[in-house]
Amino acid sequence: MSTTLSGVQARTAVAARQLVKVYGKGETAVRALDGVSVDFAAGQFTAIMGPSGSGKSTLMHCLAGLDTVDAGSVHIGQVELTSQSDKGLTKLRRDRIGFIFQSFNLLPTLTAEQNILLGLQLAGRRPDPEWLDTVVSVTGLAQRLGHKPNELSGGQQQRVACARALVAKPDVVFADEPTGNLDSRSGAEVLGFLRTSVRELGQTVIMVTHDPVAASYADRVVLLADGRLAGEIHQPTADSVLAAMKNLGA
Ligand SMILES: Nc1ncnc2c1ncn2[C@@H]1O[C@H](COP(=O)(O)OP(=O)(O)OP(=O)(O)O)[C@@H](O)[C@H]1O
Repeated sequence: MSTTLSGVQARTAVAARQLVKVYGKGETAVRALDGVSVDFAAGQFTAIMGPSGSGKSTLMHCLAGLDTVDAGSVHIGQVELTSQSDKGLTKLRRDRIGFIFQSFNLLPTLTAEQNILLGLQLAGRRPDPEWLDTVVSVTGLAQRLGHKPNELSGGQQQRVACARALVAKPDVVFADEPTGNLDSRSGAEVLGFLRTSVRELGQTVIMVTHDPVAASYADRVVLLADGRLAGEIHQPTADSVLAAMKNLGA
């Protein structure tokens, strides 16, 4: 199944304009984001990279409505985030955004299947059985659905978290260092799955990573330095990302 038609790819899933985020006040204030404008195309896998402290996590949190901005705007589809109430933001995150974190964040007492479906249940939505089958089969979890997180490897737990993020058909999945706690083989599996979700299921994925190899799975790398955009790489390789990071002094 291929839904990544060129028309879909041209659509903008997430757009940030002139984002400013300042932590603290007065002499100790830090401009974590200093006028960032960037678009993320639908049906694309984008990695956000940059030296430590360059603003990657801050940008992701502001794009996902997990943190407020001091100036600028963020659109997810047609919805402008910064004008939303707390209630509106909670609903938007629940209905339109999927999250994958470094530390899988699964509930230990629930099975893999229950973890995958929990968000939908809390939202009072029924899973689409066909889509659930697709997500379970693409993540390779069919034989593991009845297992609790402590009966699964780290890679399998992160694949459960990926399935949980995808099952609600979100407009965009934000992944924050998704391979940070995994060995390289499990990390490659999770990255391979994220790439498949983009290429074959038409998902939009935005990932923060430190790792040039992880970034090479993306269609595009957006580089940050000192809270500003510092370039981008299309069809990145680990070598081209490493060279760009070295140029930024990372
Ligand atoms: N809650 C906070 N309070 C004060 N300063 C903060 C806060 N969060 C981040 N910062 C500062 O904002 C800047 C950007 O931080 P951010 O975590 O976004 O960078 P990063 O690129 O994700 O870094 P890393 O790669 O080390 O995770 C840094 O100078 C950081 O110290």
